[in-house]
Amino acid sequence: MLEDFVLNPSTAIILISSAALLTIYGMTKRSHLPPSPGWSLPVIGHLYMMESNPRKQFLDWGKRLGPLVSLKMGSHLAVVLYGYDTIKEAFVKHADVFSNRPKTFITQILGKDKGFVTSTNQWKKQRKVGSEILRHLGLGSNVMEEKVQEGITELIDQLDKSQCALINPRRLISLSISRIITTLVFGQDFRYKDEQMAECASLIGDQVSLLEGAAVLNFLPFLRHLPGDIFKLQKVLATSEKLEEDLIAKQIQLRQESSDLSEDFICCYLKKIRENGKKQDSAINEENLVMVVSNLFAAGTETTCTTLCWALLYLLHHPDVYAKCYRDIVSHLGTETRPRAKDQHYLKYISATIMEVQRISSIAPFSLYHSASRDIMFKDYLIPKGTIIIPSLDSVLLSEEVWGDPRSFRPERFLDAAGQELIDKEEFIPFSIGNRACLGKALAKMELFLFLTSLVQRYTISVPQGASLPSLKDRFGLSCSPLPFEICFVPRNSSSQPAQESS
Ligand code: HEM
Repeated sequence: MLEDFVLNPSTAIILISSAALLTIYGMTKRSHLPPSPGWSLPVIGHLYMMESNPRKQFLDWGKRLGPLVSLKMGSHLAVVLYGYDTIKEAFVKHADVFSNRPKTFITQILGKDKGFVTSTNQWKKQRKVGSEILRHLGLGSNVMEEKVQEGITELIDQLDKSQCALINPRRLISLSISRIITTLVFGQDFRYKDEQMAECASLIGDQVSLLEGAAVLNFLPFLRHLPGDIFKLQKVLATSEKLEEDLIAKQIQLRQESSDLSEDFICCYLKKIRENGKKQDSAINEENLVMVVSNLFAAGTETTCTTLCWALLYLLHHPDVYAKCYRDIVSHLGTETRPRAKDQHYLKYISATIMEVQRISSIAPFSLYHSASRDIMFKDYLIPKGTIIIPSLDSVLLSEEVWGDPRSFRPERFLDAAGQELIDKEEFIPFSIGNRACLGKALAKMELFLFLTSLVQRYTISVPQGASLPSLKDRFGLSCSPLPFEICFVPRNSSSQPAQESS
């Protein structure tokens, strides 16, 4: 028996060399970065491989190499996270490591490394104070609902004025949504100053679209020295200065000169500055306030507006869903009663439709970048300190394993068999997860519900007879929006017909 356990020399050699190979393999794997999709070139890294709309390409890389893929983006190392379990493990289980934002050219130059989106640890204080103020101002509550209802009234006024003509709804929706956020930040009085409000809305829009053009400078900052303003950096800087200095800073100054600190975001933040006044190193200061407000504008306007545009487009393509949404509204509210936020409890079909729009349009496919605050071994790979972390929300929201038929628009997937209860699926993460998840989720959900319900209750939407439906293709950007499209809003009680397509 004992002989069975005594190794002969050749078995010993095989065992020892296998053990050595396994150890070496383990060490190399551990000391290795996640796999890359191809060769990294000097200076530009993998940027040469990237398509102008890289969403499909990133999904393919994830399927081939995931759940972690590393990329050299110019001088930065980035790791893409694929799948719900991976993103949750990083952002929830290892939140202490994966919650920072990266230091990039744009966040340093444009964001001045302040506000919510700072690369420093100060984000914690800004988020804590920011969420306290938003809660105090009633984010997601009745007070906030009034502001949203005002935005809807204004949009309906404008749509009625369009008299069923073919219009691109984006500008009108964007104006109404930015009014909500500016009223939240600057107070009720601001909304009466129409010119200022329109200027503010257009500055916010300009800043977001200019930022998209300048995004490449994050990875190849030396390109800013090229002659001419190819990436419109000078324009972005000028727009930001106008927004921050001429508008936000002036509003702060106005409040500082007045002893009456009433109820808007700026006043509440100024009160916090006073409370923190004695602490010299406090991150709660005016410079941060300017950037916090600027972040709220940028994050809180385009995202909601883009989602509403997708909703209209998907409903145009799926008149059966539109009809079911309308039936849901009529059977619970009728045609005259204005929808309120509390109606979300009853209007399950329209709520499921909004979730399906958010899932399929996946407007923030790469969320906002995070970064690793220290070296970490994650899923057997090394992620060095400072690595940019890109969560692929597309890999979750458009996953075949999770949804079965992710490319089909099917609100029913979020309803139980009886169509009575919403199915709350963990993998539904358009606002991301963890302690950097969207700060405005409650407001966004209320806006989406009230805007869409009000529009479906009041209008049918259509394109002129004979015209083809607008494309469902997306335009890649900070938030992925539909290509510009035009539709007619026909009031349900109207005898008017939608405009005919001009020949
Ligand atoms: C449909 C609408 C919206 C979507 C899909 C959306 C989605 C997101 C996502 C994916 C992030 C990044 C989360 C992460 O880094 O893990 C984010 C961050 C953020 N969102 Fe939203 N958002 C929406 C509306 C809003 C609104 C209305 C506001 C303002 C009231 C807002 C304020 C913010 C802020 C301030 C951040 C940065 C938080 C931080 O850095 O800690 N968002 N949002």
